[in-house]
Amino acid sequence: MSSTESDLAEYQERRATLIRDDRSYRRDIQAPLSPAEIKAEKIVRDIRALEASTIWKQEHASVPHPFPGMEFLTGRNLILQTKLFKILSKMPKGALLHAHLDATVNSEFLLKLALQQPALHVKVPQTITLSNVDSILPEFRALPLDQYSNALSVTETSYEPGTWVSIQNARAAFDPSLGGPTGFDKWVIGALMINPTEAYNTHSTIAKIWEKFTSTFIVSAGLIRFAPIFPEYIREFFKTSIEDGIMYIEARINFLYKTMIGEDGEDNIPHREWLVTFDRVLNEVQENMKRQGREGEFIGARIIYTTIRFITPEELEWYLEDCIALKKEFPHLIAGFDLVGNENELIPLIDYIQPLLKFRARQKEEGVDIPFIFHAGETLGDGSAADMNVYDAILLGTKRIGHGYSVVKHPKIMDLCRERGIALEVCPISNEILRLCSSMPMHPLPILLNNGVPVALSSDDPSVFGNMGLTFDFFQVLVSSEVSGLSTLRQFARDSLEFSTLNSEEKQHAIAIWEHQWESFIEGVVST
Ligand SMILES: O=c1[nH]cnc2c1ncn2[C@@H]1O[C@H](CO)[C@@H](O)[C@H]1O
Repeated sequence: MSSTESDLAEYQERRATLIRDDRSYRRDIQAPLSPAEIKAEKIVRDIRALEASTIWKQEHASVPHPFPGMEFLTGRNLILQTKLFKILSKMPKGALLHAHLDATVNSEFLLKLALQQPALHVKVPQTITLSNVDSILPEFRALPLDQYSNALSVTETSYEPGTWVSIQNARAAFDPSLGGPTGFDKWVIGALMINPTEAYNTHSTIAKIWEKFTSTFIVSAGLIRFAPIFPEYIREFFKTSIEDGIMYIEARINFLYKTMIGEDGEDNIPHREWLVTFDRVLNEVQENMKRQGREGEFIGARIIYTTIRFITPEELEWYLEDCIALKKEFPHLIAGFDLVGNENELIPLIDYIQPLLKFRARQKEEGVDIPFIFHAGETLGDGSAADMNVYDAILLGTKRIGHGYSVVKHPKIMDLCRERGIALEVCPISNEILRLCSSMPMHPLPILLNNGVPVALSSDDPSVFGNMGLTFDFFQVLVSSEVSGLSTLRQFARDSLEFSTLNSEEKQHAIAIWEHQWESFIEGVVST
C-alpha cells in the first residue's frame, strides 16, 4: 500500500469508529439481524429511496410541496399510495401504549353508531346557516324517553336556539342548501376531527390548535359517554387495532366525568360499571379471536386511569381514591395513573405534589401497586412549567413518560431514562398536528434514539388526527431518517412490549408470540 492508500484506510477506520461510537447507545443495532432480516431491510430501504425520488418528488394537484415526512394531513393521501405503507400495515406492531380511548374510533363509524340511537339528541346555540356551519359545534346528549323532542331541524329559521332535536331528525331535515343529510355528516365529522386547513393555516399555533383539539373531545363525549355506545366503541377500537397488527393495548380512559349516561337517559352509571363493560368487551373479543385460532394476535388490554390537569389538588384526592378502589376490584385492568390535558396552560405536576406523594402511601396501606405513567414535557417550552413537569414525573417515579417531547433538552433525564428503562411514548403525528414541529424531519426522535432512550411509538388520538392504528406513525418515522430502518421499527415494537406493565411472565409470552409474527412478516417482505 502506498502511503496515501494507508492514510485513506486509516481515515476510513477512524471514521467508522467515530460513527459507531456516536451510535453506540442505539437500541436498534444491538441484536444481530438474520439473513432474511438483512434482505428485508434492503428491500424496504430501496423502496423508500425509490418513493422518495418518485412519489415525494412529483407535483400533485392537491399537494403543492411533497416530501417524505411532510405534514401528515396534507400528505396522507400520498402515504396511502405508497408501497411502503402497504408493507408497514402488515407489520406486527407489539403494543399500543399511548392512546386516549375517547379518540380511538373512526369518526364516521362513531356517527353511524350514534345514528342508531333514538335517545341521542343534538342542540346548537343558534340556527345553522351557510355562514356559521363551520364554526358552530353540535352538542350531543342522550335524553330520557319523557324528554324526547319532536323538533325537526337545526337549520330552519324557526329553530329555537338551545332546543334538543333527535339526531335522526336533525340529519334527515338538514337543509339541502347545506348539503342535506350528507351535509349534516360533514358538519359533525368536521367537529370531531382536525382538518389540514385548521392545523396548517387557521389554527397553526399551539394555543389555537389546542382550542380546536379540546373542542373535539367535548363533542365526542356526548356520543361516547352513553352506555349503549360505549361497548360498541371499545369493540371497534380493539377490532381495528388488531387489524393493524397491535397485539396489546394500554388505553388511557378519561374518568373526569364521574358518571356515564345510561340507556334510560339518566346520568348515573359509575366508573366501576365502565370497567365491567371494558372487561366484558375485552373477553368477548378475545373469545372471538380464540374461536378463529388467532388468540396470539390479541393478548389483552388494560386501562391507564386519567383525569384532567384543571382539577384542584383537593379534587385530585377523590380521583386517586377512586383509582385505588378500581384497582382493588379490577387488579388485572388498572395499569397506571396519569394526568392529561394541555400542559402549556393547565396545572403543573408540582402543584399536585401533596396528593401525588400521599397516593404512594395510600397504595401501601391498601396493598396495591399503581405506577404513575405521566404525560410530561409535551411542549416547546424551555424551563416552562410544562417542561419542568419532566423533572417531577421522574422524581415521582414515572414508569414511562407520555410524549416527553422536551426530554431532549435534558441530558441528565435522557441518562436516567436509558439507565432505569423509562420509555418515552412518542407520538410523532400528534406532535406535528399539535404544532410542536412542522414535519417529521424536525421531530427530536433521532436525538432520543441516539441517546439510547427506549421509545414506544404511539398514535395518541387517532380519530382526531386520522392516523388510525400505528402504521401511519411508523411510516412517518421510517421515511424521515436514513439511520432508521426496519430494525428500528422492530425495536419500537419489541420495546412497546418490554416497557408495558405486563409482568415478566406475560412479557416473555407476548414477546415470544411477537417474535414469531415478526419472522412471518419478514418472510412476507422478502418474498414480495
Ligand atoms: O396529547 C395529549 N396531551 C395531553 N392531553 C391529551 C392529549 N391527547 C388527549 N388528551 C386529553 O385527553 C382527554 C381525553 O381523554 C382530553 O381532555 C384531552 O385534552
